[in-house]
Amino acid sequence: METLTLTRPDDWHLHLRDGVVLKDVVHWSAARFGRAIIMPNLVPPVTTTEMAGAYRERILAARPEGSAFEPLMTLYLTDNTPAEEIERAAASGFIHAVKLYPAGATTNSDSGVTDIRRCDNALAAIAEHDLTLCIHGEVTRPETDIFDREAIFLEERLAPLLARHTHLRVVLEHLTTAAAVDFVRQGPERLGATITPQHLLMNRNDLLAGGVRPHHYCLPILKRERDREALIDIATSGHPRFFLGTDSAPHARHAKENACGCAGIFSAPLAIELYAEAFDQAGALGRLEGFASHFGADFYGLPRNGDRITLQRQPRPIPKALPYGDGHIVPLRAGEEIAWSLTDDTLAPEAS
Ligand SMILES: NC(=O)N[C@@H](CC(=O)O)C(=O)O
Ligand SMILES: [Zn+2]
Ligand SMILES: [Zn+2]
Repeated sequence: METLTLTRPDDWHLHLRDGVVLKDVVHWSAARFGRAIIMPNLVPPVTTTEMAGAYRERILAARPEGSAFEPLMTLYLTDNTPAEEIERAAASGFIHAVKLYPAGATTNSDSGVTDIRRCDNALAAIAEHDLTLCIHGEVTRPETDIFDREAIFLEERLAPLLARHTHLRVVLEHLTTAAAVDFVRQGPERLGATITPQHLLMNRNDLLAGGVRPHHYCLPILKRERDREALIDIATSGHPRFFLGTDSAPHARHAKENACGCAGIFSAPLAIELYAEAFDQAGALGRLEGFASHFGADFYGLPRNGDRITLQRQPRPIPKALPYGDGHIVPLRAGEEIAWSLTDDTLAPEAS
């Protein structure tokens, strides 16, 4: 049977949530990844170093026994984040990035930034203390077509931001368009980007063809096939500023299968396997290790992981639902198959 051994990968964009569901979510990522950048869009948002430290302790406590999975914490940027808070974050040693959500752009972004120029002091401190600014890159005007929000953000917001802060290290999160690929490729060395498995494997037909598919709904929304192709091309090209970030974003089944369903795709139970499938389809399995295990660590200035994981080309069924607190969650590919498996992976029993 064909196997593929990689330096253990890291996930540079992950939502773990909090409270009773933490232990149902963390173990999936801990089985695959060495570290993950943990998103701060909790309720209330993680706006201080103290809150991030307490959240980190809860994540560490929710790991499976013996796990060395390391949560790399982030701060949630608001209009009012003081430069001193950025200094505290940098001094903590456990906060690696600050997250910019334009207010209203996505799940739990109500406390996000209303105008990036209000954050210039905090942004200067982020650059000075060598943290990374992670960005959800979409404009939020309700009249703007949802399929255009990312591309408009690049010219209208991101280009001026990079010009104003010439030493700021930025990760444009979850790229979805050919325009974003071009923008990052042509951008400075201090600009990196993450790509999710759903945007490598699906296009906007997967949202609507044959019926509305709430479990394929995330933000930024899936785009056209030509955008997906541009993402595959860059991810498999070996370009060191494009790397893995799943954006696995758990929401309970009832919150997704709803007249107003939440945005977010839960991919953690098969995350690295999905990327292996995408790279395999492109005939580029040999490029997976750089994208998944090297480039993100290099960009963040962290050492690469010292251990390895092994995948095998062995189709595995994905359960229709998994336990999530006192309810259930529907993972990506639920009730279908994934072409690759982790050799030492054991799936939790099917919930229903
Ligand atoms: N991607 C999503 O659709 N949802 C994320 C938020 C985000 O990353 O934008 C979530 O927290 O649910
Ligand atoms: Zn986002
Ligand atoms: Zn996210």
